[in-house]
Amino acid sequence: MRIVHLGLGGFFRAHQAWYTGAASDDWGIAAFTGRSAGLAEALTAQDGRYTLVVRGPSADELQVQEALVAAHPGSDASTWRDLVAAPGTAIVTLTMTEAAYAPSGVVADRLVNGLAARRLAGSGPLAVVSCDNLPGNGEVTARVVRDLASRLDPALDDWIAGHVSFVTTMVDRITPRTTGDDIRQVESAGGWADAAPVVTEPFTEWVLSGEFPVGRPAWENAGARFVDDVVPHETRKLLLLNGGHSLLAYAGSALGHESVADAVADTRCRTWLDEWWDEACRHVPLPAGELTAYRAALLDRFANPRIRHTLAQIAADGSQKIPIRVLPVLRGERAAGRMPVGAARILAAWIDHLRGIGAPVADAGAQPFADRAGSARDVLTLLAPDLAGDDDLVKTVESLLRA
Ligand SMILES: NC(=O)c1ccc[n+]([C@@H]2O[C@H](COP(=O)([O-])OP(=O)(O)OC[C@H]3O[C@@H](n4cnc5c(N)ncnc54)[C@H](O)[C@@H]3O)[C@@H](O)[C@H]2O)c1
Ligand SMILES: O=P(O)(O)OC[C@@H](O)[C@@H](O)[C@H](O)[C@H](O)CO
Repeated sequence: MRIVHLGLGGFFRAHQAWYTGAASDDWGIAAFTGRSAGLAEALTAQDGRYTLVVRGPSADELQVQEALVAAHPGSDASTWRDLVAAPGTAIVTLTMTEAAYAPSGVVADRLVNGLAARRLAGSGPLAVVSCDNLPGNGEVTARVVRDLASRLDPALDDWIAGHVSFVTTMVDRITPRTTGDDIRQVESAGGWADAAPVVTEPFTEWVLSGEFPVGRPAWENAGARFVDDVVPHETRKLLLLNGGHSLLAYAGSALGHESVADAVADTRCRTWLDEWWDEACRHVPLPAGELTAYRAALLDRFANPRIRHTLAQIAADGSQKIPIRVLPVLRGERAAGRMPVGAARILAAWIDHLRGIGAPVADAGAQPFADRAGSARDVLTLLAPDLAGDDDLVKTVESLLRA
């Protein structure tokens, strides 16, 4: 075992664990859940094996994954410290959701704990690889970890500066939450009672930038790309895919749709997606031809009728996602003197959602926005104070509200 992972959700098992298994150079992963013990127990009972259902538009391919060699509950802090401190550990990877990167939040807390143990053990350098949907996820991780470490123990912060490489990544593979139906289908098609299968799409992408001071799996054998600058790839993915998802999650659920595939089958949602993508593409530093091809492929991915990605799952934590997925386009377009109706529509649909329309609100950061949801200007004042005095923008957002 040379990789320790935090956040044993479906995405990690469909993405980083799949790349590690497909690299086939014998790196094992010990993974920790966020909090719960149930998934760790279920995976331990199956020796870390689970079925990855790669679900295409017309057929499934079942692949039993074996890169996970141990699964632990997130509450097991002493095993976490021991494994991060182990001399053989070379990499710590993370999929903990955007909200977990708050200052002094769970990512900072767990990493500072583990890295303090590693320093005490004298186990030397390692790489930390965030695989969450955040722009500059390596830099964000470094910032929250070093802020906390410097407050607790400046000597630890110095050690981190000299020993820990924070790698930045763009990650992509649409992976809905596993359902009871998925478990039953895998049991009948796969021939074993897998308690923890994961369903994912055929498409996968991983772009990384940064140093691995004590090595890494040959993830490139499975298609990962190592680049000097992740920003163009990450901007493309966060604005077009994740921004498109947020549009459908709020505006599509308000029309009564339940999944991404249902929403993109509705011509109104398709028109709104195109409107958003036209605006967003102006802020992605990649050739136009590449973006046109990406949009076409994305529409096919969204339309896959056999992937049931619920709009309610995507709608969660909007207060963390809207600033990342929508504000860069709103700001860029207004600075260029244009009115971005597509971006304003996402904002209006999110305000409607906060008012109780469409997918239910599941967001620990929503309350201050919900308290102001009666007025588009008040929401903007909290979300993006620099845009709150923009009367034309406020009027446009108000004109797009349903309630
Ligand atoms: N699912 C996808 O399609 C996908 C694709 C690309 C990137 N991602 C990234 O991966 C993340 C995880 O996705 P997932 O589908 O595996 O979600 P998930 O809900 O299945 O897993 C998230 C993990 O983080 C833990 N966690 C979150 N907040 C926590 C907290 N405050 N304290 C303790 N534990 C906490 C959860 O317990 C869980 O183990 C996403 O938020 C996103 O940033 C997901
Ligand atoms: O996973 P989240 O909560 O950051 O966002 C929900 C979806 O937009 C996201 O999971 C996408 O499916 C994923 O980023 C595709 O690679």
